[in-house]
Amino acid sequence: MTETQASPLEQEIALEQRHVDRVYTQLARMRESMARLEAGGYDLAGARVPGSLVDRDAMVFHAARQRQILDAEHEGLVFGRLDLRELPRPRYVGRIGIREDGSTDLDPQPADEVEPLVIDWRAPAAEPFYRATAAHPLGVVRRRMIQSSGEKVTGVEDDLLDPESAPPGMTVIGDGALLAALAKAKGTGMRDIVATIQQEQDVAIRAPGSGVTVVEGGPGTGKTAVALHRAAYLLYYDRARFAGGGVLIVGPSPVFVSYISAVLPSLGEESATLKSLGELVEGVRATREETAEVHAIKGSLRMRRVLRRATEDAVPGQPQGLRMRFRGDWLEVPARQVEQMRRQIVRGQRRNEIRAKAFGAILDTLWEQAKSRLPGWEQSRFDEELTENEEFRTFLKRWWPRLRPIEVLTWLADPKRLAWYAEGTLSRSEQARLAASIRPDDLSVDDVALLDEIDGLIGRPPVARRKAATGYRVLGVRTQGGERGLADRSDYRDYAHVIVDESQDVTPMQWRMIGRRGQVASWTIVGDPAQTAWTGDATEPARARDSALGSRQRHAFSLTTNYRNPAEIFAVAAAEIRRIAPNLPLPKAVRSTGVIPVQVTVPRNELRPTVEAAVAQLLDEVDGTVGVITPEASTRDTVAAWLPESVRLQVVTGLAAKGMEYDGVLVVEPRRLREVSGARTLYVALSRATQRLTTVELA
Ligand SMILES: Nc1ncnc2c1ncn2[C@@H]1O[C@H](COP(=O)(O)OP(=O)(O)OP(=O)(O)O)[C@@H](O)[C@H]1O
Repeated sequence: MTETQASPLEQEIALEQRHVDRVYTQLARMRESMARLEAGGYDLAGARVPGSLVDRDAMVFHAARQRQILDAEHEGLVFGRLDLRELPRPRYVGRIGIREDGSTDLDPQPADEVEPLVIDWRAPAAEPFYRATAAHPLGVVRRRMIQSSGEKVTGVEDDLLDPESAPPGMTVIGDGALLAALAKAKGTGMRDIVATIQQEQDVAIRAPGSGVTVVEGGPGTGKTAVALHRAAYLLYYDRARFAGGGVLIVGPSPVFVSYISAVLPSLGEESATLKSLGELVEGVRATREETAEVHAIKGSLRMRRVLRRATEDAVPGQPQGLRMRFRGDWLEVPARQVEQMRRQIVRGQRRNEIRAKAFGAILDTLWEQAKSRLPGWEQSRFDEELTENEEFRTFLKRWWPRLRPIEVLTWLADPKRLAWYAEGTLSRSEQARLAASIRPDDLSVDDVALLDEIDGLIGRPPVARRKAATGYRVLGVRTQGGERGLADRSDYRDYAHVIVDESQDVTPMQWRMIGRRGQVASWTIVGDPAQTAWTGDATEPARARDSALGSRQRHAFSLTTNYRNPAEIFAVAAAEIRRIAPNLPLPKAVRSTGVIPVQVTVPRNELRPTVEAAVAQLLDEVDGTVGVITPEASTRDTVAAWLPESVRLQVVTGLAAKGMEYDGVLVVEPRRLREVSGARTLYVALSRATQRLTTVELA
């Protein structure tokens, strides 16, 4: 086919293909030269030239980082083009920046004067691609989205923003790149949205990297997408600060974390740490959800007092005093005195950090008894001999053991102990619920924040050092004077930026846990208050959040368009939230499919065949994923057993559906879901589908 016979679309595709080909050719060249550079770095190390190691490290690091970026999956490497009024050549926007001279945006001194082959979407020069509108074209005459499959251009979609400045004959093709992107079937993971970020989202993504950025918006408005693209933006904008200090992204559940885990790598960023609320403490991975009542107790700030009292209590089986023979004489500290000393020493202190002090206090007491019988002795000799005595060591270990947070948490399962800790703080029935919910072998997500709180209260023993200038030796532990800060701990990293997704469901105790990890961080907090499942004291979450954030300056953004649900589906979800919040402003669904959601009511004995048939139909109707959302864990397991195994199918509880998205959704027993987790969680469940929604209710 000759160019004259080609349609305008085909001609434009061919035109863009030529540019995209140049980009890929350059990319291939750069890959080769990076591989050579990396190898060169290693050769330099082999040569053992003085100073060469520093050069080698810098060179290898730089080359390796470049190669990692160049090697990333570059589906749709170039996705945008701007024809600007002031620029003779078009400007191309893509996933990474590439220049004809072979430099990328990562190079410290890029050759700025040359218009790059493609600029990184995060660069300031790319901003008009996302921000320009017909009312404010920002110098953009035509904005073009380029669709590709691998290296092949498959389509273009144009917006003519400034018709008056358009040169004669400028072709303008199609509309609806966004709608086309939204209608695509979903894979099992979330995808990036670089090609179609909308203006209000872009403003939040590029908000200043300091202080606190708060992004709110209803279901499907792209809050999670914004949070993740913002992480990529911050890493680009100040890599030394954010990659060095680390970016922590906290989501509600492991299912959610796995759902979003591919987005940053697809943007060429691997360095952020993604964790669910049940995984923030090292070595723990909790997924069990508590009932709403227990969640409200364990999440409440009242737990601080309960835990403080627990951490000041005697350990079970504490020795009843000390009585031992030393050099033929009796040494004795009676039970009451032992306990009195313990209480005095422990008050307001982190008990694991002051073991040496406690041991020293006992030694001092015994020395007072013994010294008149040991003429010519120094206390140091007495201390040394006594601390080598097995009986004495056993006493100390039982009196002041090194405690682990899980042990203290376990004490709460004992109703008598708990009654003492919680007196005046929790009601009798709350105490009973709390005690019954402690299962050390099967931790719940809420337990993790309690463990972290306990960890902060009891501290950790100072690291034993062989040679310390000061301090005295007791059982091989040396005190170092001042207390160790929280930042010393391996899992209390001082992140440079903390992103909290689904923030409306972070409990007050969880805010404290996250706050400990972001003491010097800037923050991004995204959420939707209307979707919260919190049934405890309504003022506490904001209070705890504010104290985690301190006086940092806040920047607030709100998102108003629902990109996920067709209008027909969002209408069902909206009706649910309207029951309890009739005046709540809701986002506007951007598209409509004409497909009305299916609502079925059946007697209990028909539940199973109805669910099976509905799921089969959904799997048939959509190309992507199907989510089955049930009221609680027990129904989830029952329903999951009815259904076939499929990578396209996921069965979750209403709470675990937070933040998730499926092409087809079946909500099982919505009324019961509302009873168990509240209307707001049912609202979440009803707003998960991109194409089809079915509900099955019991008659
Ligand atoms: N600008 C956009 N272009 C294309 N897709 C978008 C855009 N913004 C959002 N989306 C898509 O809309 C869906 C919803 O986005 P996301 O999950 O980030 O919303 P959310 O506000 O976090 O939702 P919720 O609060 O309901 O969990 C996702 O599939 C996302 O990829």
